[in-house]
Amino acid sequence: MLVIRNLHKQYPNNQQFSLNNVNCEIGKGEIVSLVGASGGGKSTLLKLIYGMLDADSGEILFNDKRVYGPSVNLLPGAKGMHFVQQDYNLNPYAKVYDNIAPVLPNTDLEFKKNRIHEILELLNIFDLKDKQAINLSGGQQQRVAIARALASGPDLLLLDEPFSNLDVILKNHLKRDLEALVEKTGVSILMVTHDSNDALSLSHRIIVLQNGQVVQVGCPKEVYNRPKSTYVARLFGAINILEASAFSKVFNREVPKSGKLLIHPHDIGISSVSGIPAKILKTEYNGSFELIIAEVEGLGRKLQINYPYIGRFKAGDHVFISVMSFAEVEE
Ligand SMILES: Nc1ncnc2c1ncn2[C@@H]1O[C@H](COP(=O)(O)OP(=O)(O)OP(=O)(O)O)[C@@H](O)[C@H]1O
Repeated sequence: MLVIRNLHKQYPNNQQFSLNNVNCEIGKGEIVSLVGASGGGKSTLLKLIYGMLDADSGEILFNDKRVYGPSVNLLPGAKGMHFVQQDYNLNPYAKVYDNIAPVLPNTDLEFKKNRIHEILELLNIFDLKDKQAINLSGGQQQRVAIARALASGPDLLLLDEPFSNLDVILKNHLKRDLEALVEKTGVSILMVTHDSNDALSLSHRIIVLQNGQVVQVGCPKEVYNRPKSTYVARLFGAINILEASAFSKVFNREVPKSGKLLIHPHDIGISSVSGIPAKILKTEYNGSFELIIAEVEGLGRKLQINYPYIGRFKAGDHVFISVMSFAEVEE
């Protein structure tokens, strides 16, 4: 459905950044997240896919047809592709209903009305249908923009930070709705997100961009458990990166002699009876777990540990720790 081959893009007025040899594919009914540090090129890639920018070289194929930038196609957006940008691009003075209506044909007005109502219900904004967009909150405007994109029954939705303005309850609601929609209609979604939890919980695959290059593509478990580099690992929350040599010495475990090891905070256990001696420096309440910062002699780094039993240990306690699992990771 979407195929990107050897895509290059450099902004004429910016020699520091270039999108470099990007290759990827998105299949029907796939949810793919595009993640990476700020300035990595995520929005640039979405704009190229939507035909808002000209690529320097390479090609984008959508449903087997080439997508061109503004030098060929003045109006961006191939048929069947919708882009919900961060500014939502709504008509502020038009009612919610009238912001959505133009994307549907007027050939069957009854169908059109029912379709808009269905989408408004789906996104929990039916009650807002007669309000002007300008009088809505950021989160409500975001849902109107998504509703408009969904109304025409697209094959591919490009979403730039789709949950950024939603509270946790609405976000979870919309995530479940998007999943159901993908299952029901076979629409594909490519979304940019800064929230690693959203990328891990919603995506079938994750594409990681670093300085304009795709550095890893994989399913959420793969990217989380076997990140290609410390850059990728750090995108998915607090982690411990240790020198393999120090770890091997302190924990008496067989690991490669050099290089780095990744240990997730939930892969470290704490006990008051057995393990490697450690001192707790700090505890931080996090709701379902406590983040414990501990020091182990000879390790060269403090450890971050997610501990499920709130309040059992406190700063200053001498405990024992054990590492359940770790992975080699490149710098
Ligand atoms: N129109 C432009 N002209 C010149 N440089 C640009 C332009 N738009 C973006 N850039 C630069 O290109 C690089 C990639 O920007 P882009 O917006 O694609 O990154 P991003 O990964 O989406 O970042 P963020 O997560 O902060 O939104 C950045 O260095 C940015 O400053």
